[in-house]
Amino acid sequence: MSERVVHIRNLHKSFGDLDVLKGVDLDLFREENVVVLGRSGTGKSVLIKIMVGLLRQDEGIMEVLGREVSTLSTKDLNSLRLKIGFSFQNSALYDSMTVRENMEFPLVRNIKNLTKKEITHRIEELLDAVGLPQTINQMPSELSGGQKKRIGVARTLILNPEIMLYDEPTAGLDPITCVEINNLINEVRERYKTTSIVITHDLTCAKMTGDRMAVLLDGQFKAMGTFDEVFPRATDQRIKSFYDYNFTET
Ligand SMILES: Nc1ncnc2c1ncn2[C@@H]1O[C@H](COP(=O)(O)OP(=O)(O)OP(=O)(O)O)[C@@H](O)[C@H]1O
Repeated sequence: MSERVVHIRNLHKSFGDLDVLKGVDLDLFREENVVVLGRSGTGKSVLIKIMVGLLRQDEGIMEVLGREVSTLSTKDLNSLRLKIGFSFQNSALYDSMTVRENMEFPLVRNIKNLTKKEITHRIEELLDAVGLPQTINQMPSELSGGQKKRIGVARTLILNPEIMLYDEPTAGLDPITCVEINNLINEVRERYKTTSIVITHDLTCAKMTGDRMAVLLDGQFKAMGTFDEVFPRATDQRIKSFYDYNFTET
């Protein structure tokens, strides 16, 4: 069996009277892609924030790469965060910087003593990996939505993360570009041996990228399994409606 990278057990989180996470369990194994699905406000972001130590659980276990996140010192938390690449929904590129500068920024901030040549080599390698070497001197405003996402992924990969978190990677893209981004997520896994959590509302993305689906309902993962185990024959009306909304039977 492959190595367990994330171990979540009986995780609870409330805000005042609002119980958001009510006993979440999940294990994520090395080089696995798990898709987390759930309607708006079900607690997907809260779960991710606990994973990277931005929020602390009220109860339960959140172990990432063998360490309980809530007990880490600031120094250990910072080094854990470097192993987790967060690919934001809006790509989070700095508009006033070129693609090269956007990619250089996290690199020089986090890794000291790199030579100019090493920096350029790393940037070029990752732009190649996402199929956009020609954009190196362009501004984000000159790129399409799909290209921005690719650069965002390349920038996230520049620190060699072990875990990738993709937050709605296909939101706002046309169907063909969505397929390209889904392929990219799979290529990144192949090439960089990353373990990924993909948060999405898009079932095509879920089907293409996910080894397993985890559906967050009422503060817990109610359904867990491959796409075919979870969706086509779902009996829970809420899971079924997810499927029906995305795939209209013809
Ligand atoms: N720091 C906070 N303080 C109070 N309430 C919060 C806080 N963070 C999140 N919440 C609440 O927790 C619930 C879950 O929020 P969360 O952002 O995790 O939803 P989500 O599943 O990521 O939604 P979306 O798909 O819209 O991004 C919401 O009701 C939100 O208002």
